[in-house]
Amino acid sequence: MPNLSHAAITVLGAGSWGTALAMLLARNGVAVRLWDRDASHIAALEKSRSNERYLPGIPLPDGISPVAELGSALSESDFVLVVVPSGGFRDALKNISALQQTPGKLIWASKGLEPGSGKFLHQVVEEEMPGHPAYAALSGPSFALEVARGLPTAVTVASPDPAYADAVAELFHCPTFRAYTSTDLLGVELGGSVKNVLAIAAGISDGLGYGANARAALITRGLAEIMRLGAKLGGQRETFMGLAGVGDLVLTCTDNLSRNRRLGLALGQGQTLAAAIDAIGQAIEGLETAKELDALATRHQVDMPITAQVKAVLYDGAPPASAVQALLNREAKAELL
Ligand SMILES: NC(=O)C1=CN([C@@H]2O[C@H](COP(=O)(O)OP(=O)(O)OC[C@H]3O[C@@H](n4cnc5c(N)ncnc54)[C@H](OP(=O)(O)O)[C@@H]3O)[C@@H](O)[C@H]2O)C=CC1
Ligand SMILES: O=C(CO)COP(=O)(O)O
Repeated sequence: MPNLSHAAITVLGAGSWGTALAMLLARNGVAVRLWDRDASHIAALEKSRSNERYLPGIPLPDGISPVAELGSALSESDFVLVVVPSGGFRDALKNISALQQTPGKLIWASKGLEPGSGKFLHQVVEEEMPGHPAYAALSGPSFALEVARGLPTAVTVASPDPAYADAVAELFHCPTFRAYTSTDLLGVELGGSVKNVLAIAAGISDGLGYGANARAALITRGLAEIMRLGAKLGGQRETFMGLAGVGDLVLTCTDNLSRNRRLGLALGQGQTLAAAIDAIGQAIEGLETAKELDALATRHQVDMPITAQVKAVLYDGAPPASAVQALLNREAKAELL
């Protein structure tokens, strides 16, 4: 294991994923300050030394210091890891910029397109922190609960700067958490964003009782949607065959730890959208991303029929069964188009 005893990192967002990554980093010997917008949540973390709201019953390692004041959380940090939902990502960067004279080394583990603008998170970074010297995204098949429990996981750390990707991967890498590196930041972000929308589709199909064949078809044709958009926007084809592509797609479409899949399941079983969102009670990135992704695909003239149907169910009142029928009734065509 690398000797990281001198590294210090600030994690913004003490939800399930921010806390799980903070636990991993602390177990690796990194000094972690964990901040959240909700000061009472931070006080509760400190008091119980666990995150009873998002990861109940799993103790926080000693190396984690919950901090309520952002300025103190950021002072003398070597790295800042942003893990708030994509809807709060831009504000998080603005808050960092307001407090840090010299931009520190940035990492994010949020997955989604910015609600409202449809931008990738690296584009938000370029707008809010122009000329930022070092940034990377962490993505891949990784449920927070399993990482918090120390179960084996593999992810991708992507940065345009390969040396920075290596440095970030070294912080996270350990025998139970393999961090691979990539320079295809756009491809990695795209895979992590689109899979959330496709997991809603898989959940809908399963909720309707359409079976394993339909699920496998949705995953495979969903991957075709990721690859078509990726080819248009400049992602590398190989990225979509890797952890941040097919890896996360399969995980999220097939396991009920996924909040996006659970949203689809509930809709397929006849629950209302509002009731399903309420019952899940955590970030469901595919909800906003479905709308932004559908608009992005239309702007770039990329055919993404599964995405379009998920958007129709979530925003246009399309009944889940009609959405699946609309996909099945499409004209026959060659598979590899
Ligand atoms: N959970 C997982 O397994 C994984 C999650 N991710 C990604 O990580 C990101 C965070 O998700 P996750 O931790 O799971 O979500 P959770 O719902 O578990 O927690 C979200 C956290 O972010 C806070 N938050 C919500 N909105 C904002 C905002 N606008 N500004 C600042 N803070 C905010 C919440 O605070 P409050 O409690 O006050 O609402 C909470 O602390 C998402 O992009 C998700 O896709 C990626 C991989 C795995
Ligand atoms: O991104 C994730 C696993 O890699 C978590 O998926 P959900 O947000 O659907 O729970």
